[in-house]
Amino acid sequence: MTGTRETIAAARSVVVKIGSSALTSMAEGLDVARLDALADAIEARMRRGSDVVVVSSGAIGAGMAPLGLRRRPQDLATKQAAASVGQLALAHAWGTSFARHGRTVGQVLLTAEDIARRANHRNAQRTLDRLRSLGAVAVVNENDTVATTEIRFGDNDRLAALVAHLVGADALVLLSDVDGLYDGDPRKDPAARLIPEVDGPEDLDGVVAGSGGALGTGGMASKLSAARLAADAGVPVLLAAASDAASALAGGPTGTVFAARPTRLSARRFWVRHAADTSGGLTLDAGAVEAVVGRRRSLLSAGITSVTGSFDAGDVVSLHADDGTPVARGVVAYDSSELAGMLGKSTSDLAPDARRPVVHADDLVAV
Ligand SMILES: Nc1ncnc2c1ncn2[C@@H]1O[C@H](COP(=O)(O)OP(=O)(O)O)[C@@H](O)[C@H]1O
Ligand SMILES: N[C@@H](CCC(=O)OP(=O)(O)O)C(=O)O
Repeated sequence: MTGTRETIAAARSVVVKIGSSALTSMAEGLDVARLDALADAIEARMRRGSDVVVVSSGAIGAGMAPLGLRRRPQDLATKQAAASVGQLALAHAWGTSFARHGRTVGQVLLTAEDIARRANHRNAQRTLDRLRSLGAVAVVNENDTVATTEIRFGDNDRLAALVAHLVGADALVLLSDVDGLYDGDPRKDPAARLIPEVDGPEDLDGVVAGSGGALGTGGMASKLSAARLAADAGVPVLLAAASDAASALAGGPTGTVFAARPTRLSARRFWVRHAADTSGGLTLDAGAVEAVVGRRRSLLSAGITSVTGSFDAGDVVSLHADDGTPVARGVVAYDSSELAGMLGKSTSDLAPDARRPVVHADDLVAV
């Protein structure tokens, strides 16, 4: 059996995500020398026959100095202003770096909605695919200036994992200012030890995933959840230092690798679990939680105690236990207004046209 490292080294299609901390510094802003070194490593991988999509953070970090901001902004409006200034510089810098190799760059800015809505999703897919077939490298970032708090991806590790799914990548490489996953934050605990390989959740027992640096967004926790998301999509992940990019992209023994799930979620279940917007929620009694999560059964109206939000048949809703804990997501078969009159009723008490499950087992994924 081929190991995770070998699979990543041989991957035909690779998404490479580079964190703000690896591209920008508080004092200098965008670090062009680091960008050049990264473009060289990516170009070398492309010349060896791989397609690469770049997900680049750093817009906010690159926009701070030109706007006279000394600390990473905390409020949305200032972050967006910094991103609008910084994204221009970032895209230009990537263009200049890759131009040294005669490689053309295309900028792709995405919002969470673009991934959550199937029509937009296909558009983004086509653009990325066409850029690839034309030999250009796509540089993706979140469209920070239009994203509001509610509809943000939240962090670019998650965006990169969703893009890896979108383009059907065979590997995701996360490049940061840290050279892998440690059992504790190495900035705070000098005795923390590097974990070279994560094969499943048991390898994460006792690992403390801390916050990020002054420029980064989600810290290690967001990298771990992105690795889980990629694993569900069947994509193995390598987390390595951006300063080791040449070795990481050439299959060197660096960083931490995360194995993919042996059987990937179907595209539909992946979308329900990770990408779709939820329009409302259903609260389940304990028996229904056990049936849908424990025994993978369809959800019937008898086990639903309340409905929140307003949704239409076909929307994705979130399913909660009675203490509010989210337990699953699924595609609902009824409008919220229809469901109100069905709660707690067993199937035989319902009108013949309301006897199909509220969420069919095929459309339901535990979270
Ligand atoms: N268990 C851990 N292992 C490795 N790094 C960790 C851990 N916990 C916290 N970190 C911190 O996470 C930081 C990387 O996250 P972040 O700053 O968000 O990077 P990026 O800008 O690349 O997304 C590292 O600088 C590191 O100090
Ligand atoms: N879209 C933001 C990046 C957000 C983000 O997730 O940053 P990071 O944790 O450094 O990958 C920007 O370009 O500044």
